[in-house]
Amino acid sequence: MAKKPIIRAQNLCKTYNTGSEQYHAIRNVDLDIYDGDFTVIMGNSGSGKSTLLYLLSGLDHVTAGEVYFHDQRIDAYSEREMSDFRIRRIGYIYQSINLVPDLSIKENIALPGYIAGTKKNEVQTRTSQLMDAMNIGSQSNRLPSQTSGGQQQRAAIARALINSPDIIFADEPTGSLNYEHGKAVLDILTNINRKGQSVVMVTHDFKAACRADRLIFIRDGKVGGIMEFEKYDEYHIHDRESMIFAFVSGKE
Ligand SMILES: Nc1ncnc2c1ncn2[C@@H]1O[C@H](COP(=O)(O)OP(=O)(O)OP(=O)(O)O)[C@@H](O)[C@H]1O
Repeated sequence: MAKKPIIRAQNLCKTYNTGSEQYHAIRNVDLDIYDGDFTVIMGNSGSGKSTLLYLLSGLDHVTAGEVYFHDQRIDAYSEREMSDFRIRRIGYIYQSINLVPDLSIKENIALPGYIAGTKKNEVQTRTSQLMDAMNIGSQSNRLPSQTSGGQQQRAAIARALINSPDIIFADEPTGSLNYEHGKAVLDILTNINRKGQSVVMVTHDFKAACRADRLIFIRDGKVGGIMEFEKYDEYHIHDRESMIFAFVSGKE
């Protein structure tokens, strides 16, 4: 069956103005992100990966070009439409985790549910279910600072899932984690993707990139290459890792 785009970028550009200087971080990018895919974005430091993620998810304004979400043009949304889109349709996992320090793990996860106006009992039920799924139920009343980095990252994933978004964006979600915690986070993202959730993940890590159905390589603010895979299977991980390494090394 042909894949359908969930996000489509056309002639996308982002220019940062710093004083008198301009920096063209994203340059005329045409790109489809497919519904149900686990999409991985790789590229050298400063190539524009995070900027691209911000534009595709509506977290930042485009300088030029268009972004479509299921055929709806989101870059033309008003501020109000955009904030509604961000809270209901997308989930965003930040590299820096970004939990609210004064709220408990449970309250952090529930917060976007309340902002979306969902009934209190529904938010509470879903928060409990997500905490169980992420194996952080025992941490629910602790502050983020009283939990491990891996637990905080799993809470950040639960928070991103609370409003059942159509697509999850994750910017280096394993960047600050040790191997064991990083693998647990990747396993969670892989499992939710197998259940149909679209995932877009930026990573520098070749092992993490093996989870991809589709790998997009960004070079100097442009798409430098795209590689397609079958669904991830741990059995073939070593072959896949060397293929990705060869692909990326050839594009740098
Ligand atoms: N707010 C900003 N103002 C000015 N320049 C910026 C801003 N944000 C990013 N840039 C520049 O745009 C370019 C792309 O940045 P971006 O953060 O998207 O890269 P990246 O590929 O995600 O890098 P990394 O892998 O190091 O996180 C970089 O040269 C960066 O310095």
